[in-house]
Amino acid sequence: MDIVTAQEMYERDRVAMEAAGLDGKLLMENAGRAVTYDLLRHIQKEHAIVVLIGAGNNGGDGFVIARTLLNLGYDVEAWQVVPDTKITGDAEAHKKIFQASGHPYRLLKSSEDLNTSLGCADVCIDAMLGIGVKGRLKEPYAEIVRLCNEKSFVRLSVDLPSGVPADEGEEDFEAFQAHYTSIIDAPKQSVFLQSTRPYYGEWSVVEIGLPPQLLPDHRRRLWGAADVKRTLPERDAHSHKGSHGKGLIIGGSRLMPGSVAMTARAALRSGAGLIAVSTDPEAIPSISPYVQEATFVEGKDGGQVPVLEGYDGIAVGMGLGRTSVMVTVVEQLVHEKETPLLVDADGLYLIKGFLQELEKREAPTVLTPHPGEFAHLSGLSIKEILNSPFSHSKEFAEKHGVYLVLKGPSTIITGPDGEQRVNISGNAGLAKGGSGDVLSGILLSMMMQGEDVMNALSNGCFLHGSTADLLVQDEHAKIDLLASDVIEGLSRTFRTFSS
Ligand SMILES: NC(=O)C1=CN([C@@H]2O[C@H](COP(=O)(O)OP(=O)(O)OC[C@H]3O[C@@H](n4cnc5c(N)ncnc54)[C@H](O)[C@@H]3O)[C@@H](O)[C@H]2O)[C@H](O)CC1
Ligand SMILES: [K+]
Repeated sequence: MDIVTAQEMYERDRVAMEAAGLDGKLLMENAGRAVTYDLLRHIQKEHAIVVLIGAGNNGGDGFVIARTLLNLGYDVEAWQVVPDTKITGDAEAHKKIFQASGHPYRLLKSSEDLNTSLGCADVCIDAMLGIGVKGRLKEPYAEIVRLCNEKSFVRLSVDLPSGVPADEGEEDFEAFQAHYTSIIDAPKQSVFLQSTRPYYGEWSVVEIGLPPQLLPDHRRRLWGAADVKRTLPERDAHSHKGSHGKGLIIGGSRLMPGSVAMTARAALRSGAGLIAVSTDPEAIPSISPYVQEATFVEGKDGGQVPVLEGYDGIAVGMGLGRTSVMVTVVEQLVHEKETPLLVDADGLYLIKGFLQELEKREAPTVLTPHPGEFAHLSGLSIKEILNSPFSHSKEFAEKHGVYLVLKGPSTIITGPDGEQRVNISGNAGLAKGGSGDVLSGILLSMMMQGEDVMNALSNGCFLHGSTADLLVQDEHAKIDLLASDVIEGLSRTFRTFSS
């Protein structure tokens, strides 16, 4: 499913109308009807419904929605919150159809009248502003949104909650707080930002007849279950342990043995053929009982850096510590150009000094920072990153020729060519120590079992989050879920998503 900016959405409309001969009024009818049938899940027959209609085509959708609900026998009051002069184009055409269908509408004269009506409503459908919003809400929208947000009725938004910007990068806004949003054709970037995501409430996407094969490829998409099932590698019945990748994991220390142990176990549980661990010898006695299938390797000539050749993937960083000795380890890994390399946790702090070397590596380099680690790597503030995660990720990945997994409630996976995918599986149960170590193990394993790195990373993130989702559905609550539970839960997830 594509993720779009407002501009890209307008472009999709234009292409659909020019190339497929669809016209705006038809698209508005399709959108209004599709949204109506999507919203019916949240509306009871006896509910008193208010539809708030704004000045643009989002308002036009509102006229179609109000008409459709009235045709279905629902109790609807349609409120046009702007003067008639503001209703133009396709929206005006649908207002005429609404009126010609014999339906009345209320014209906002004072907020008191509207407030009385809102006071009697069970459901409020917000068709005031969509992707055309610019800047903070002007009156009367700001006042109306404040009135709605303090009411106890069900708040349903059309395309996006009024006031929420469609694109990343806007931080000054106020918006309608929807319980549920019916998104038209494609989710906008603001669905995936920490600042704007809460205003959508639950959401789903309705199809309105735009021909996917004619639409431009924005190279930014949501990665879902169907994509995983389509791309998860099959295990060949005649395969042997060598055919599913031999991985090396460098990390752990005497005081932090657990993280590298979880990475190793997660990698094996995700199908890696062989895993070798290079760690502080004093940590081995506490790692080995937890992951008996792993072997251990010592540094070359008794030093810290193990032999790096002969592996299908290397992961470094978890529990590594940030001593100068470890800088040498990371430096040698950067210069070993042939093996796919995943860098996480402490490794991300140590690799900062070698960023300009990364694009010279022939094999893929994968960095897996959370926003704080990305701030350190990029020199951006966490606030800047959270405000514009798509563009900052893309700029960094293209500049350094790396794959970047920017972790969060919506994890953005970016390739060195700028392609982006978003994973939204997972839940707050993952916001605990060790989750990142487990993810690194899964990603290393996926990278070694398939040719396409973007698929490997996208599937790994999806499986990690989905395992947490499956676990909190029945066996656990978010509060008690441990990273190690996710490792043990992977087998159920693989059974669910492997064809
Ligand atoms: N294929 C599709 O996606 C379709 C989408 N539809 C709907 O159309 C809207 C986008 O319509 P547009 O007219 O471009 O913009 P809006 O409806 O969001 O309204 C713009 C309107 O609002 C005024 N405005 C802008 N900023 C502010 C502000 N800060 N305060 C107050 N007023 C503001 C501006 O002056 C304009 O008058 C999309 O979201 C879908 O809902 C089509 O219906 C079908 C196809
Ligand atoms: K809206």
